[in-house]
Amino acid sequence: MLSLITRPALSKYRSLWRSSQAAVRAMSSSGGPSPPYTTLAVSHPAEFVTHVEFHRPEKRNAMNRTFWREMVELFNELAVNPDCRAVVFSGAGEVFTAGIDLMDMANDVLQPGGKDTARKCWQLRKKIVAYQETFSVLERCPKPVVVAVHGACIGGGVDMITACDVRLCTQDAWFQVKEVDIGLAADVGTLQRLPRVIGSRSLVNELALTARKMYADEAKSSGLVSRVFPDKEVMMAGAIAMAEEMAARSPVAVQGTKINLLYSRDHSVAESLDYMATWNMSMLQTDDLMKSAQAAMEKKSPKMVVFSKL
Ligand SMILES: CC/C=C\C=C\CC(=O)SCCNC(=O)CCNC(=O)[C@H](O)C(C)(C)COP(=O)(O)OP(=O)(O)OC[C@H]1O[C@@H](n2cnc3c(N)ncnc32)[C@H](O)[C@@H]1OP(=O)(O)O
Repeated sequence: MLSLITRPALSKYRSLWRSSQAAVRAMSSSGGPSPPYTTLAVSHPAEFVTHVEFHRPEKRNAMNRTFWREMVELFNELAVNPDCRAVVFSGAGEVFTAGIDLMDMANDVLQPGGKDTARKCWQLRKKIVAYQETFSVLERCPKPVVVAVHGACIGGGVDMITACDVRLCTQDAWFQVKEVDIGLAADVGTLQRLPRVIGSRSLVNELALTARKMYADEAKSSGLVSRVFPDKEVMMAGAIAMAEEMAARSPVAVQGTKINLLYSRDHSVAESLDYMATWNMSMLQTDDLMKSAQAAMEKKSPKMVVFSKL
């Protein structure tokens, strides 16, 4: 798969990763989760880029209750933080994620409180909606989220990555819609978002109904990921470089693009054009437009333009 990126690009990615790793280390004293979070390490490898690392490597990044809660807290903050213009999400350790924490799940989802069936159902519904929110915040965050997957991405991991804007993976990555294997229909996003990510409905049905593993090459050819990297080091450098490209452009333009792409996914072309016209009747009045256009006329990179915080 080395053929996917050229050798000069490979060495550029490697050196980028080394310098960004130094930045990550400098910002994160423990190398582990960043207080107040206990499952997430947050760092700033480049200007306006936030790196969020799922950090429970000893449990293969299994999604425990703390993770489900902390994701909502963090991404609601990043959504309004003007110093964040793009996010990279990855997993620490051997694999991206082992999906839901099966030990925690037993305590939480399998024993709903409530005196009778109606009350138990009501409690359980509230919990499922709260679990869904953990990944919906990624989609609703106006800043683009680039997710970088290595090794296993199981169950809740697939729910999660389908809510991200760009999916990258390593050659050793594999993806599994595992839920039917543990006796449930996936309920936090895969069944709703995966058919909108992968063109083939037949492939989605096959993956979700059989829980078979899908490896990197098929993930690429089916459109689940847009790039495959030879290893995690190179992937992280590529992910951060991509996020830097996004973060260097007008935040009005980039965030407006994400919001309108999402809108058009769920609406007709006519509705989406109408929404777009209403959106841009205000956003075209930004200073960023003139600054960017002038830079283009002068054959300068948008990276040379300073945009006000949004
Ligand atoms: C409302 C519902 C919302 C969401 C629902 C989502 C559904 C799902 O996510 S279904 C998917 C459930 N996950 C699994 O079935 C995966 C189980 N794990 C594995 O298959 C493997 O651990 C592995 C990810 C392939 C990694 O294998 P390996 O590298 O050999 O590590 P292990 O020795 O197996 O595990 C190390 C350590 O991690 C613990 N662990 C791993 N996965 C989970 C998990 N899903 N939940 C809880 N804990 C997990 C494992 O027990 C080990 O812990 P020790 O304390 O060291 O024993």
